[in-house]
Amino acid sequence: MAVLVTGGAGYIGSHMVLELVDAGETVVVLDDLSTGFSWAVPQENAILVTGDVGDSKLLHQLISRHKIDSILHCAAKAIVPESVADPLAYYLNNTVKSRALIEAAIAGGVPNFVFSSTATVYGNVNDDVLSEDLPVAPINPYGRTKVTTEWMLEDAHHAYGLRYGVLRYFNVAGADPKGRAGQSSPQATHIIKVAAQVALGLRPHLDVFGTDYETPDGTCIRDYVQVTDVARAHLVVLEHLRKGGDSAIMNCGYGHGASVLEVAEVVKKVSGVDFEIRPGQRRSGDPARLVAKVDRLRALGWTPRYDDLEKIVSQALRWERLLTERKAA
Ligand SMILES: NC(=O)c1ccc[n+]([C@@H]2O[C@H](COP(=O)([O-])OP(=O)(O)OC[C@H]3O[C@@H](n4cnc5c(N)ncnc54)[C@H](O)[C@@H]3O)[C@@H](O)[C@H]2O)c1
Ligand SMILES: O=c1ccn([C@@H]2O[C@H](COP(=O)(O)OP(=O)(O)O[C@H]3O[C@H](CO)[C@@H](O)[C@H](O)[C@H]3O)[C@@H](O)[C@H]2O)c(=O)[nH]1
Repeated sequence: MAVLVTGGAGYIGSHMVLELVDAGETVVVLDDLSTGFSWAVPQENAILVTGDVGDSKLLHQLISRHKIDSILHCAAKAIVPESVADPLAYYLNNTVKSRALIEAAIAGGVPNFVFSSTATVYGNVNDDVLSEDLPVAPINPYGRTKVTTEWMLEDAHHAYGLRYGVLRYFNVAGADPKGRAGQSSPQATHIIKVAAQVALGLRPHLDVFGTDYETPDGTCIRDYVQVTDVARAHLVVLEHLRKGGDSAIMNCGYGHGASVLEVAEVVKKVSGVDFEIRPGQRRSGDPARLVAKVDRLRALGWTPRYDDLEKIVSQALRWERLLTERKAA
């Protein structure tokens, strides 16, 4: 029995692989390395297959050869502004290829499927916290590609009995506390990574995308959730499904948010660097506020360990320093 992690060479996927390996699971990673890195997969403990989630033939082979009993589907293109600029690439990679994977899971008799979805599916909602019962209303193509995959899973569950867990992550941040993994993509646009790079002198200043939102300081609010806590949520959901638990959609966040300016202040405090902040225009596709209601996931036994923005920022800074040292070596 083995777990297939798609996108396991990426930021969140590589942390999922570490958690699974630490828990004694046999792990197979399928990744096309478009934004992931082969070195991010601990290949002494996990098998890395370089390939495409849309490659049905390869999927059928992997599922039967490795006796896959669970799929954690993490592979995707995941950058909101990129999805606004090139939506069809996002529908192909995130929706069409997810369909191929779901089909292969059903054909191969894989009973458990966990999907990496996103808070972006909620769109612009005024509620303080977002419940999974809210209607989905994504305001960007990326969010829509994730909703369509959620719907495919729901329909496949009713038609063919596939059991699924959907985890709607909020803003994933930080790095492995043991320093084994982190956000490594040079194209990453994530605020905590970008601010850490500014603090380390790798970028000249921090742009703030929009200061006229209807939030207390005018900047967007997000629920920043630490990446190892997110990875552990998958183990909790997997255990639930393997025990015969019901298919479900669950938020994965902490239930409280921080604004862009608050994040910048924490990065300044933790790094000890007073960098320049430049107020700018809104970025297309950004909802004002995304904060999770997390009762469902907690009810399954998920207990976060790193719910502390200073800790998250210090992990991100440490990882950024490590990447810089590696480049210099
Ligand atoms: N980072 C966040 O804050 C966040 C929040 C919510 C949801 N998510 C979701 O989490 C997942 C992982 O995101 P991430 O931040 O780790 O991004 P990432 O880009 O680091 O990881 C994605 C991985 O998937 C691989 N991949 C992409 N398309 C593929 C394909 N067709 N076939 C095989 N491999 C493919 C990439 O090479 C990469 O390794 C995504 O599904 C994303 O939508 C991320
Ligand atoms: O240099 C920067 C980068 C970001 N932001 C702002 O910071 C907030 C957070 O942005 P970012 O870190 O880019 O994350 P999101 O666009 O919220 O998207 C992330 O979080 C979503 C879940 O909420 C995931 O689905 C996405 O994959 C992931 O990229 C937004 O208001 C941005 O406008 C800035 O002001 N300056």
